[in-house]
Amino acid sequence: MKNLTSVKGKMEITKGKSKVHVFDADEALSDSLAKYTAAISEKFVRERGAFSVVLSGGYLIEYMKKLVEPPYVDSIDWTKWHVFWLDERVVPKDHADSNYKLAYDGFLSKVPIPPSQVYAIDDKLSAEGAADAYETCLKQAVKNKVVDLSASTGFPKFDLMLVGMGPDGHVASLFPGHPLLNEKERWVTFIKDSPKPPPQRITFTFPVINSSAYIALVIVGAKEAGPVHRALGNDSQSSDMLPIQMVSPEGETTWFLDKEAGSKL
Ligand SMILES: O=C1O[C@H](COP(=O)(O)O)[C@@H](O)[C@H](O)[C@H]1O
Repeated sequence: MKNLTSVKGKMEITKGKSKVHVFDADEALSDSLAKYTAAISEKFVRERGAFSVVLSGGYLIEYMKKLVEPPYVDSIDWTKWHVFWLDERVVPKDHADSNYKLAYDGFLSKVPIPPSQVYAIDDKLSAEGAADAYETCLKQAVKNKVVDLSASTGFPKFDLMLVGMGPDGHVASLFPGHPLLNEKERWVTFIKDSPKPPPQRITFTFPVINSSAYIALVIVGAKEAGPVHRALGNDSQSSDMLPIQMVSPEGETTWFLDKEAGSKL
């Protein structure tokens, strides 16, 4: 591991294009994530008059809590935010498993993002139908210049993706060993046999994830330490790469880890 620095309550590591922050306290992690998100929002609003941001489900939303508190909540131009989902469960929007509901309850209901700029899936459709409809929605967002298009990959280039990880090393609804890891054409696809319930989901594909300008990986918990260590070690040659190891964007990756998730670094 290269370039290790340590300040009170936080360790910082630089590895290639990646910055890794390991926090002793959840409050510090949440505050740092809010500061980082606010700075990237400010940059894109200034440069292109819009900010396209992608949310995951899981514990990410809990760690976004400082963003809806002063000083960040008052400094961000929420009217320029366009919110998308990295993956979504094929359930009604008011269902306990819905990533939309999780984000609405913990984040969206607390900030003045115009509802027309919140791009939830159509929960009346099948998994196939919802993936097709969400891909069409992304194509329209690219056409309207809400989302950039990567000149090098031809896939949408989101300004920021906020990405969580499960203890098995999955990101989005892309699970270890699943054929969807190799999808190279689609922007959005579907899964009907998710090993983590609920089984039916839609998900962004790796070409879209890896076209992002910025990715924040927000990972907490002792069970996550093994996959984090594999991803940040020198294991990129093994044939059974974990999904987290396949996150390799055009832009910058910043890791926000708690001390348990970073315990093997
Ligand atoms: O099922 C999902 O899992 C991952 C990780 O979730 P967590 O509960 O371990 O934080 C999440 O990022 C994804 O959006 C979600 O659908």
